[in-house]
Amino acid sequence: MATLQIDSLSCAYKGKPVLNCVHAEFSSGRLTAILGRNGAGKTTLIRCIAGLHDYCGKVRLTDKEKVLDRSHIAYLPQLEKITSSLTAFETILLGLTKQLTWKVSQEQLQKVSDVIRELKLEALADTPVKSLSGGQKQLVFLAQAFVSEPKILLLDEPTSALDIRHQLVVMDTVAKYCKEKDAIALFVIHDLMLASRYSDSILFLHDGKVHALDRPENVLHSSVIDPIYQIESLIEKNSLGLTTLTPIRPL
Ligand SMILES: Nc1ncnc2c1ncn2[C@@H]1O[C@H](COP(=O)(O)OP(=O)(O)OP(=O)(O)O)[C@@H](O)[C@H]1O
Repeated sequence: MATLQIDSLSCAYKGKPVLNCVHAEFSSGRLTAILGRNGAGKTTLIRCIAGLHDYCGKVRLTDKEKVLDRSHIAYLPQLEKITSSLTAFETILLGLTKQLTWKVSQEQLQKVSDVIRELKLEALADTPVKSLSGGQKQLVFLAQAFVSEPKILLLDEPTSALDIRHQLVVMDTVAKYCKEKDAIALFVIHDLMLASRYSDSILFLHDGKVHALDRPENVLHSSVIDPIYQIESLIEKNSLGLTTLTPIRPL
């Protein structure tokens, strides 16, 4: 079983603290949603875990007591402007960079084709990524994150540009991957209903700290949500047993 441990992680931008002594532990086969207000430090936290930002403290990834390096992590950044002329297929293949040599093997090409099929991207495979819509680009970069079969998936707002159907397709795919491969998935998301539906745990970042890290049913209450977001909300279960949140007014 893989474990990701974060101990006393602190981080600042130009001396301005963003994360202050964050502690958390995540285990394989589980999805954790990272929530919090704009600027709470969600992106910074997963960039620290990915090794893309300097921090104090410890980030430790182990599998069956063996320490793993960051090559086992795949990171999907927030949607950004893409100018690359590479096709969707080539872009996904880059997810295998750490394994590629001067020659691309048939097996590596097959891995790319498999993930393209899984995310139903066949029609886009030969299209330059810069010509794709925001949502299509997000799917291509998600495929790039999956293709190396990472032990840890770090996804920064993976559904932000997607229509409702694709939000479900993507989150179903992440959940299936995480359970089948016994991987750890952390996903930053603002949609509390998707977070509730797809996560095993929710981590609320607030004031630079972990405000809560618990099962969705234990944290999705107005008494937790309203002070964090400074809103008045109504949280209910619908007839399907899914949590719904109605924001009533800002406070
Ligand atoms: N490159 C940077 N230089 C200086 N400050 C930064 C930089 N990137 C982020 N920050 C600051 O760090 C804080 C946390 O930013 P971060 O992007 O991690 O927040 P977030 O919770 O992901 O926000 P959002 O929900 O809006 O995406 C913010 O106050 C932000 O202004």
